[in-house]
This record gives sequence, structure tokens and C-alpha cells, in this order.
Amino acid sequence: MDKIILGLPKGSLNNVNRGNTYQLFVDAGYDIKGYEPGNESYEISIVNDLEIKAFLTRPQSTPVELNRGMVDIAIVGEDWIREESVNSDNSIMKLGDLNYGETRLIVAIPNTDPYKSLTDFFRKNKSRKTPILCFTEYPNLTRQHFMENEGYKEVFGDSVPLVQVRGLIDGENDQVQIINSDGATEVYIAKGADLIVDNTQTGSSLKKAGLVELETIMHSSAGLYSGVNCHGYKLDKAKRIFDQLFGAITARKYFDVKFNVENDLAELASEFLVENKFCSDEPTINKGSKFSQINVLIEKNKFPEMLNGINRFNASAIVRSNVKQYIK
Ligand SMILES: Nc1ncnc2c1ncn2[C@@H]1O[C@H](COP(=O)(O)OP(=O)(O)OP(=O)(O)O)[C@@H](O)[C@H]1O
Ligand SMILES: O=P(O)(O)OC[C@H]1O[C@H](OP(=O)(O)OP(=O)(O)O)[C@H](O)[C@@H]1O
Repeated sequence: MDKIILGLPKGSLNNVNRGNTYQLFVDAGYDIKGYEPGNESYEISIVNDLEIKAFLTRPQSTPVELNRGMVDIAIVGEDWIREESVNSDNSIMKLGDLNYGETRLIVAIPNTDPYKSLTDFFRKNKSRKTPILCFTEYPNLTRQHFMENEGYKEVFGDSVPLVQVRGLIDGENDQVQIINSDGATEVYIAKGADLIVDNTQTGSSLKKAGLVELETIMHSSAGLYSGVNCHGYKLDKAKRIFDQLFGAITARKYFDVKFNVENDLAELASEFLVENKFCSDEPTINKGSKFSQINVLIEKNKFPEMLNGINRFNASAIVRSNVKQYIK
């Protein structure tokens, strides 16, 4: 049987301070080699799951690889999937969101500009002689967003903004030019651009460049996606991989807590835990000669409240551990 081919992201989605995909695989129980952040190889091995063959992919190119069947599944930000899908239907399917690598794609301008919105920007630039320049890594989403903007429609109607990707130029409205950037997009404002469209996470890059957000185009986070070749047993396998990864993500929100109460208080303590939803289905009770050990999986943010609550049952030997995997 052919192995399922998995694309793993290079860049921010495998950066210890941003979206540590490597750590996610480790936490999910995969013995993964060649994908350590900052030291990735092009071929990555998952030693304890030989049904998977993994390659490094650049998120920008991942949708193309999924659409052409070069990889069967991949982890990538939704922003790149949408950028690829603007002008055509594709066969990429989202297996599920992984809730990290969260960014927003935004339109930004210099913080000294007077504009209140993109509509305001287009209205106030109606009569200018020079073209409006916008740099971005996401020219398709930018063009779509501009064409849906009230101000753009008022000034330019249905005329399609010009898009330039290196030597390739498309579109008719050369008064609004959207130019492809390969990174460090914020800097284009200092070099003479009017607008940029870029993703932001903490906002520090925008601040450093003296820019402010005008509006949000979309929210993005990392997800597992399948491509044109992912059918039958590969799709089943893909779903199992997603569950295993998502189990590790879910587990990060939980503690595994054990404590002792005297046997005659065990039932009351258990009822208290169920009533307050301080457990998954129900607490597990291990009865000893004098004491019962009670075990619950509890959401981290509920732990302090639970600790207060179990005081009344004279809880002792309270042990709290992190959870590595929780498939609900
Ligand atoms: N600061 C960030 N924090 C978390 N995720 C981010 C951040 N910046 C970008 N991302 C997400 O990571 C994915 C890849 O981003 P991007 O295309 O900017 O490449 P990159 O991570 O900078 O790597 P490269 O060096 O290959 O360009 C996108 O889906 C994006 O939303
Ligand atoms: O809001 P922040 O926390 O500052 O993060 C956002 C920045 O991170 C990414 O850039 P990256 O540093 O990967 O460099 P790049 O622009 O060259 O892609 C992204 O393109 C933004 O510029």
C-alpha cells in the first residue's frame, strides 16, 4: 500500500515562538526526525508510523502541491489555501483546524495617514494623478477585497486592479496596482507604497514600521488539509492523523488530577465534581481500605476553583499532571 504523503510547513509554522508544528507531532506521540525547528531536512521521517512519508513544504506553495497531488495532506495556514482558491475551484478539503499559527490578514497604512477605512482611502484618493501602490504576499485576496470595497466600487466600478507578480502583469485598472512581495512587506511603505496587505500576529512588525491597521481581511490559523489524491484508505489515515494531532492540542487545555478522600466522603466528592463539570464523563474512584483516590481530567482554567471546592472533603495527596493526549 502506498504511504500517505504529508507536507509539513517551513517558516513561522515551525518556529518555537510562533507555531511549533514539530512540538505538536512530538506531543501527539510521533517519533519525528529531521523536522527540528531551524534544522529541518527536506525529507522528514516519522519513525514510529511507517505509513506516513513526510516532506518539508513552504506554506506559499503547499496549496499548489495539494492541488497537483504532490502531497496527499499538509499542514498549512488557511490564508494560503484561500489565496490559491480565489480564482478557481480546487479539490483541497479541510480535515480540521489545529488552532495555532493564528494570524489576521490586514490592510495597513502609515500611522500618520488620515484615513478611517479603506472606503475612505479610495474616496480621498479619487482624483490623484499617480497610481495607488499596494504591496502584499497575497495579491489574489487583496484584489478580491479591493473589488468588494464600497469606496473602490464608487471610484473605479468593476475595473479590475492591476496585479504584478514579478514579470507577470494582469488586470486593467493601472490606477490601483497590487504588487507581489516576497516578505518584509512592511518596509514597502517607507519605500513609497501607499498600502500594504500583510499578516499580523502580535502587531510588533506593524508598530516597528510605523503602520496602523485599516481593516481585517481574514483570520487564519493552521489546519490539516487534504488534496486531490487523498481518497479511500488515505483519507481514513488522514482522519486518524488529524485525531491524533488534535488530541494533543486538546490535551494542552487539561490537567490530570488525583486526590484522596476518606471512603465515606468519596460519593459526595464525586457528586460535587460532576455537578460542577470538574471532570470529563465522571470521576474515576479507586477505593482503598481507608481512603479513595479520585481521578479527574479537568480544564486548566477550572483547576483553582476545583481545588477550593475539594477542601470541604478534606482532600489530601493532591497530584496534578499535564496531559499529553486527549481524544474526546
Ligand atoms: N508571526 C506569525 N505567527 C504565527 N503564524 C504566522 C506568523 N506569520 C505568519 N504566520 C503564518 O505562517 C504561515 C506562513 O507564513 P509566511 O508565508 O509569512 O511565511 P513565513 O512563515 O514567514 O516563512 P517563509 O520564510 O517561508 O516566508 C501563514 O499561514 C501565516 O498566516
Ligand atoms: O505581528 P507580528 O508578531 O510582528 O508577526 C507578523 C509578521 O510575521 C511574519 O513575518 P516574518 O517575521 O515571518 O517575516 P517575513 O515578513 O519576511 O515573512 C508576517 O509576514 C508579519 O510580517
